Amino acid sequence: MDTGISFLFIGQLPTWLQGILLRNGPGMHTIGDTTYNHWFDGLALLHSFTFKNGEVYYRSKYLRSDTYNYNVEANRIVVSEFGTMAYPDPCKNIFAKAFSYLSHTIPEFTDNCLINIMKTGDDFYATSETNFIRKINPQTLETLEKVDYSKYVAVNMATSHPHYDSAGNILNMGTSIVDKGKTKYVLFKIPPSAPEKEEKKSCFKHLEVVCSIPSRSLLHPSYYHSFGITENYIVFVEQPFKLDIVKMATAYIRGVNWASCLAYHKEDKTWFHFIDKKTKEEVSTKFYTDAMVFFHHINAYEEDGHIIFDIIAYTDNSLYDMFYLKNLGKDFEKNNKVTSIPTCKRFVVPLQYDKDAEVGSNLVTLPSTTTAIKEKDGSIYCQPEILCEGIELPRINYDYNGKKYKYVFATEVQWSPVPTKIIKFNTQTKEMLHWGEDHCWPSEPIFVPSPDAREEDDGIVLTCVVMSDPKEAPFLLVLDAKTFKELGRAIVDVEMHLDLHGMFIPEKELKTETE
Ligand SMILES: CC1=C(/C=C/C(C)=C/C=C/C(C)=C/C=O)C(C)(C)CCC1
Ligand SMILES: [Fe+2]
Repeated sequence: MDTGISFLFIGQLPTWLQGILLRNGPGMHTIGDTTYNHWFDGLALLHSFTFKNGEVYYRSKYLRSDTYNYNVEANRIVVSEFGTMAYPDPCKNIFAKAFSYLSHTIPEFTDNCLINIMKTGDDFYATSETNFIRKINPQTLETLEKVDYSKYVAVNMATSHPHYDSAGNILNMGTSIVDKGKTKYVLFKIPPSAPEKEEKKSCFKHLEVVCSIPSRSLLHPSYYHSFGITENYIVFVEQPFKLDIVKMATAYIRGVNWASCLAYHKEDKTWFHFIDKKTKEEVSTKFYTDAMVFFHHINAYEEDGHIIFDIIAYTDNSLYDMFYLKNLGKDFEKNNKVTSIPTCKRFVVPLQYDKDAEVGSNLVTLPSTTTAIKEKDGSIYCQPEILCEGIELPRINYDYNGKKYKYVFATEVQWSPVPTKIIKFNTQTKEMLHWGEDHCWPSEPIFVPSPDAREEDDGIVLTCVVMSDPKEAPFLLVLDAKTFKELGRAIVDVEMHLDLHGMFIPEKELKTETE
């Protein structure tokens, strides 16, 4: 089978590194004479680096979504995306037919799955935040069937950042809008495989709802991009960055994009929800913090009756505005300064606290500068500790997900939307290691543990580096995760796009080729 284009690796690749680094992101922003408004609208472009016997192979392919095919066929944008409303949108016929109930006015969304990669058993999917995911072949990058979550669970959208348990089950969350008069956040579990005897095997048919959390507001559910898990709990943060359902239901006729249906209510609070995985019940205490906007959870864990969780938060929603293509023009590094720097915040929430504690007392008993103040009505107001600033696209050693951990690998974003460095941050000592070179725009760094790993950072870090100067060739960079020193790089003399998220698939997790 064709493995892609081979490139020379300069340096020393660990011999155990065998498998595929598979990444996703927006790749095509212009179709015919039409251009999307927002960077998150671009047609999904998958790319992969295959590591085989010391060699590195590169390939890339557009996701052949229905959206891609409709657009290419029409030679213009005909399907609406996050920042671009398109006319006529073939998906919207369904919308026009079903205008009778508010619950039916949420139109069919795009299947342009450009954000991340998800694994179910032996299968891989490109994901976004709508109700659709697209199966892909991780070796050839071919597009396979479309899966509609809403056929299996009542959700209108689901996150692109699912979690996995040690048995390989997927845990994900989605929002169910005005269904049977209620808007809720639904937590669901997908097993890695379907029973052997089943004819048309689909793990989605075996999807199970774990529980649902009612939205505080019927017509203004929170927007969320990720959630957290610990050994015993699911951590869901209901932020005051919200979808406006009436605006969404009328967006098409008003000629505005989906992005304009999102609003930050800075006068509101941010509510924390903790769901016990065993009982599937929510912890009844009301925990909250000040208004904020955030996208990525880093990790969460339990310690001495507390839940500790780390997220990257903002003081406004300028992140989404920054990625309008008009703001990402030629001199964007100079012209497009962020108004809110990404801040890595740690919340320490006491689940088991002294019920007789006085109003006004801090219930955090761990050594920490965070606070959780008991209020008159029994709710608890939490204030975080700032771990560091200027990082985004965080990754961890996933073997430590839900557990006490030390290391975050992330991109460094200072005063520009495009990262110029990657970092390794020790959440305990606050030490930070950097990697950066002139003209380099590195992608989300992915940690791959070595097979004989004993410590959390025994392994390597992979990142794709795009050059700000188009005359220079991009490369795949391999760093030693412990020292953050370069082990080597494969210079790939191709046009490479800036991407979002991805995963490393070890060789042993790849289906053996039968074709
Ligand atoms: C199309 C569409 C959506 C798409 C959202 C996207 C594409 C978000 C991407 C977020 C990223 C990449 C964040 C990074 O931190 C919504 C608003 C869910 C709902 C309406 C239809
Ligand atoms: Fe993300």
